[in-house]
Amino acid sequence: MEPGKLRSVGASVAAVLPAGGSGERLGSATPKQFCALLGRPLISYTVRALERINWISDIVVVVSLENIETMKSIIEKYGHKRITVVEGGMTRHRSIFNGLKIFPESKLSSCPLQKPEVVIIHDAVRPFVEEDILLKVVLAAKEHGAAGAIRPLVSTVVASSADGSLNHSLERASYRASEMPQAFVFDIIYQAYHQCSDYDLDYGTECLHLALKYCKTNAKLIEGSPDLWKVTYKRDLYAAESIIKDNLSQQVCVTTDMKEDAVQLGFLLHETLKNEVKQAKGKSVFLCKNDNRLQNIFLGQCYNFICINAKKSDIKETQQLVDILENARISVLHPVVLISVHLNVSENMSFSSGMEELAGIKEFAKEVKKKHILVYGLLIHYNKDDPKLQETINSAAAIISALIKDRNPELIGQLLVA
Ligand SMILES: Nc1ccn([C@@H]2O[C@H](COP(=O)(O)OP(=O)(O)OP(=O)(O)O)[C@@H](O)[C@H]2O)c(=O)n1
Ligand SMILES: O=C(CO)[C@H](O)[C@H](O)COP(=O)(O)O
Repeated sequence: MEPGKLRSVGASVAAVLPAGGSGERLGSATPKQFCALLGRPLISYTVRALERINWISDIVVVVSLENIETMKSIIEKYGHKRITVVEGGMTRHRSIFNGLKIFPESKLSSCPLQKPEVVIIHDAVRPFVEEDILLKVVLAAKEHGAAGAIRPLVSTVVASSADGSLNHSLERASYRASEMPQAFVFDIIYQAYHQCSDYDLDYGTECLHLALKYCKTNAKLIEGSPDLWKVTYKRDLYAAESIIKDNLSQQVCVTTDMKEDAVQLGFLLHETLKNEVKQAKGKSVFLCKNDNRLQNIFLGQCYNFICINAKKSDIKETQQLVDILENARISVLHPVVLISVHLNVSENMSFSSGMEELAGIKEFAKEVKKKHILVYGLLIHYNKDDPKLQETINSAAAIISALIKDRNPELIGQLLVA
């Protein structure tokens, strides 16, 4: 975040993430916030989305008593920072209230949380929240006392009569769906929760409504993006996983050693991939070994690497890249895809000629999978004078794209042939 933006928040901000539900509508034994997306619990994605914003000082995660230890182990495993875990209540409103109470109550504890001027409330099951909308709701809350993200209605809202027939319908264009995040001047929402009835706490679904009813605060409504939707049903988990895979496949880094053939092939692959990822608004980067820009690539959150090994039977380059990736710890949050490309410069392109590498790569891939790095082998027949070279490169780029988009852990160690 640019310093200008930090200054423009101009208030202390904390966040409360209600995560104490059981996910009945999703119908899994595991509450949806703990369901794995690419091997990592959904809640960890949401926590990360807030934690990376440096103007949010504390993040309070509210979970049910039986999940407190699970949450603590997630924090430990994924290295989350600035998190306080609080026990939830029977309903979402009761969980949020518990989360808010920790600020004034923690004064008595050994490491008290500073009561913020503005508090963000955001469902733990909406993992794709961006800094832009958080900033908008926080600034609007500072000005109006409360603010929340909204979306156009997908379907018309109708009211039914006691006999199940249509009573009336609402004019869709005049209504909006209330989504999250929402933000409040802390004292307003805290007072609203203190004053509201048990009925509100047990049956209410809208924090903005509490601020209006009990503190006469008319929240500012802000149009949010479609990605703010709440994971509610099983199909939402599949959709969330697809979005994550799509985001992860936006950047590809092609690295090669200094041998002429490897550099040429690397460059051709990079050019071809560049066109593919550009269509998906992504980018491809081409680096020779030891290029010190590699570190920037990691900081830029690249999770896909193509490593060109000059020799057909040699995985030395790939091994070195695995070591670098491991040291940079980039696979802690997301699985990294590493495609080990091997040049076949001989005319003999029979299937058996690739087989001897299969065993080696398979064992190696099994080992590094434990580090969350998914290695796949790709054999490319390379002859720079071959008139069909571009065809081969296109086929290799298509295989690479499919492996990156799919991130299938079952296919690691396979040696594919382009
Ligand atoms: N007692 C509760 C109930 C819900 N939530 C949280 O509120 C958010 C939004 O609620 P919802 O989607 O309704 O979650 P669940 O209650 O878990 O789902 P369901 O209604 O299908 O059981 C979720 O992050 C959920 O964990 C909470 O903190 N405490
Ligand atoms: O969108 C919201 C706030 O306006 C809430 O996420 C939503 O209302 C939660 O309700 P429920 O737990 O019944 O799904």
